[in-house]
This record gives sequence, C-alpha cells and structure tokens, in this order.
Amino acid sequence: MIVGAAIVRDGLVLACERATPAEVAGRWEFPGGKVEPGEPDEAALIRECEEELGVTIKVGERVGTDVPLGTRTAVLRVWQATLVDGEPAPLEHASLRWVAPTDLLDLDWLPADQPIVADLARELGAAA
Ligand SMILES: Nc1nc2c([nH]c(=O)n2[C@H]2C[C@H](O)[C@@H](COP(=O)(O)OP(=O)(O)OP(=O)(O)O)O2)c(=O)[nH]1
Repeated sequence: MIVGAAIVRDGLVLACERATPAEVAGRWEFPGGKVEPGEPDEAALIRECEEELGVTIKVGERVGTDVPLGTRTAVLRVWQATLVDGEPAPLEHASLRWVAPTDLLDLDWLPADQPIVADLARELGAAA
C-alpha cells in the first residue's frame, strides 16, 4: 500500500516534484510513501509528511479510488489533508508547488496519480 496526501490550503493543492529515481525525476506526486507492516494507513501518511515536508497534517476525506501501481502488487490510496503545524519544505523533493484546482491537470503527474488528480480537481472545483 502506498498512501498519498492531497494537502489543501486556501483552495490550493500541494504538488511535489520527484527528485529520484531518474526515470520519474521531474514528475509530480503527492507526499507519501509505503505503509510499513502493521502500520495504519493514516499513521503512515502523517509519518511520511513529517519526513518529507517537516509538517504535521490532519487527514481528511478519501480522494478517488485505489489505483493499481504498474508492475507492483500495490495500490495508491490518497486522502485530502490539511496542515496543522509547520510550513512544507522540500526535504526529499526537487520542489513544491501550490496549485489551483483548475491547473492541477497541467502538471506531469505520475501515471497512477492522474485519475485521482482528475477526481480531486472535480471535487475542489465543485466546492468553489
Ligand atoms: N509518495 C508517492 N508515491 C507515489 C505516488 N504515485 C505513485 O505512483 N507513487 C509510487 C512511486 C514509488 O514507486 C512508490 C512510493 O515510493 P516512495 O519512494 O515515495 O516511498 P517511500 O518513501 O516509502 O520509499 P522508501 O524510500 O522507503 O523505499 O509509489 C504519489 O502520489 N506519492
């Protein structure tokens, strides 16, 4: 299981640019990563956001449905989240960007993220 956080602040979504590996460097993703054995999904999401961004998040609603990840026996599962403490810093990413819902689909997201980003753009657009 790979978990990701769509952190929303002031109507904008935090997108993260991968630094590594070379095959996907420069593409965009949500902060997150692998759930450790026995770890609840939401705890993994909070841990990864602390490690990658130096922030504390509050986990909200699910976004979209689970997306199978290519060759791996894993799925990507994403939640909306809000910032509780700290300002996001690119501790493990090449860069960070706050993106308006209408601009989300212009970024070169990792393939598995694309249907989730489309759902998120619809949800946030509808709420505006
Ligand atoms: N974090 C994250 N990973 C994603 C997304 N979409 C997607 O396909 N992935 C894939 C890329 C990687 O193969 C895998 C997560 O790897 P990772 O390197 O971020 O996870 P991690 O921090 O737990 O990795 P590790 O260094 O402990 O091995 O999931 C996404 O939106 N966010």
